[in-house]
Amino acid sequence: IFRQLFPDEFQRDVRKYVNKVVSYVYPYVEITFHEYQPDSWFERSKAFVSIERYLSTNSSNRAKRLKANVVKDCESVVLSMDDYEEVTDEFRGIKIWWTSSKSIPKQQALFSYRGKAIAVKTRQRKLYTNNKSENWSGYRRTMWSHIIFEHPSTFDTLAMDPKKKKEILDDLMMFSKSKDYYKKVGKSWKRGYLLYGPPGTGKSSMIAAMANLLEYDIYDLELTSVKDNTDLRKLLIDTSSKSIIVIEDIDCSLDLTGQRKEKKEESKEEEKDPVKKAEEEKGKKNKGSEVTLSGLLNFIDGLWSACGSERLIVFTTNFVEKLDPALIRRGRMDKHIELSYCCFETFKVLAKNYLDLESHDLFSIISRLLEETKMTPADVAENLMPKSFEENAESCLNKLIQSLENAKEEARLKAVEDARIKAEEEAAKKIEENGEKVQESDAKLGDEEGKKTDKHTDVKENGVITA
Ligand SMILES: Nc1ncnc2c1ncn2[C@@H]1O[C@H](COP(=O)(O)OP(=O)(O)OP(=O)(O)O)[C@@H](O)[C@H]1O
Ligand SMILES: [Mg+2]
Repeated sequence: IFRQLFPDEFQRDVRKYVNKVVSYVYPYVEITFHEYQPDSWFERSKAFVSIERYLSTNSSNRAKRLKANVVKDCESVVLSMDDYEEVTDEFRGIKIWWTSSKSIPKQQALFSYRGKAIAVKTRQRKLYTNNKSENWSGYRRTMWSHIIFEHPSTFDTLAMDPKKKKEILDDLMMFSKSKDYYKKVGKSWKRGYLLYGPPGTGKSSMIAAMANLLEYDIYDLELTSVKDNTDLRKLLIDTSSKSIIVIEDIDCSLDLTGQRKEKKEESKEEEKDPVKKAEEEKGKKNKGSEVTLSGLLNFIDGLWSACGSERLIVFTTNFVEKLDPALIRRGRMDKHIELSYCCFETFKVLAKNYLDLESHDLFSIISRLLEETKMTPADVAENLMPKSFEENAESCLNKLIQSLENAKEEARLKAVEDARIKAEEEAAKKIEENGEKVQESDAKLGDEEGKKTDKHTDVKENGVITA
């Protein structure tokens, strides 16, 4: 009745006043720990889980009704008190009552402007991945699922040529501060990066470092789970600003590279065997995605891509030459970054990170070997990592040298083998060519002789003697 009769503001004032009066006589402080954070519906709060673990020893002795849970990182079952049970505890002379209860979350409270600013500053960043298009309907209609993004990679731990690293760092910082500039030149505030290079050279690590540097969320887009271009657009609209949209291994994601060629070959297609054609179409359907190259191009810089701002789009690939030039032209993929095999500069960063070493006598040998051998930073890092407590920095460096020498020897043997195969192929080709020549000359000879006999027969037939 009170709520119905009096306006909200009045109720608020009364409640504030009542709370104040009560606080004079009520000596307790109440703290609530929510099991789930308001913005993450499938990850339990760390504080809640810790309290649950702490109470499992206390509550299982005293409470009558218990709840059993299997907690992440813990193999055994954790017993905790059931809802509305109460357990008393003492901590440094202070009495504590632990109760657990259920509450249905209210609609998210309206943030004040200041609250929002703080939330943005201290917010935890998220790593999103797209759900399969078919699962978008029904209960929990979400296109993206997320977890808290906690990748330790930073530009300090990223091993690459310092000059190149600085260039990328400057580029990113410039981008994040250029809101007005982008507006002035009439471009939507986004930037595309293409990271290419062999496996294990730090492409994914660089994306994590970018997100950590700029404090952006990551949307890891799995193209094969997207039904068609319309769904791709929907996903784009559902991403937030201050984010990195990543498509890893773009060359493998879909047959985006071949589609242009396919169109050209379409006219020829009619001539194809109908059974073969049907099989191919079935194969295409089984892939489950009808996203086309033009759909993807629109996703990157079509009109829709301008909704929302401050976004990076990053593609990674192991085979840059396989990609359609339209996909990676400047303006779409503004910056092309090659991550390559480990050079000495890269090694130095890894040695500092993995072994705390700035210099060592063995560095000169490693420098020479790295020039002669191709080894990825991932492999170098793996060698530098101590595998037992007995290993020290020097033994790890020696391990790396051994590995490099092995790789060098393998490369040498492979080169010898390749040369042998090539020589054999060439010899076979030559023999074939010679064989053809012999046949040709035989044929010529045969022809001439044939002509002679023909003449002869002609002569005979004509009855004229010329010899
Ligand atoms: N440049 C680098 N700096 C620091 N660590 C690196 C670097 N490159 C590789 N690593 C190490 O190797 C591991 C693999 O690297 P990463 O996943 O970034 O490679 P990638 O280029 O994304 O490979 P792929 O093409 O197979 O996806 C990382 O976890 C990291 O520890
Ligand atoms: Mg990767």
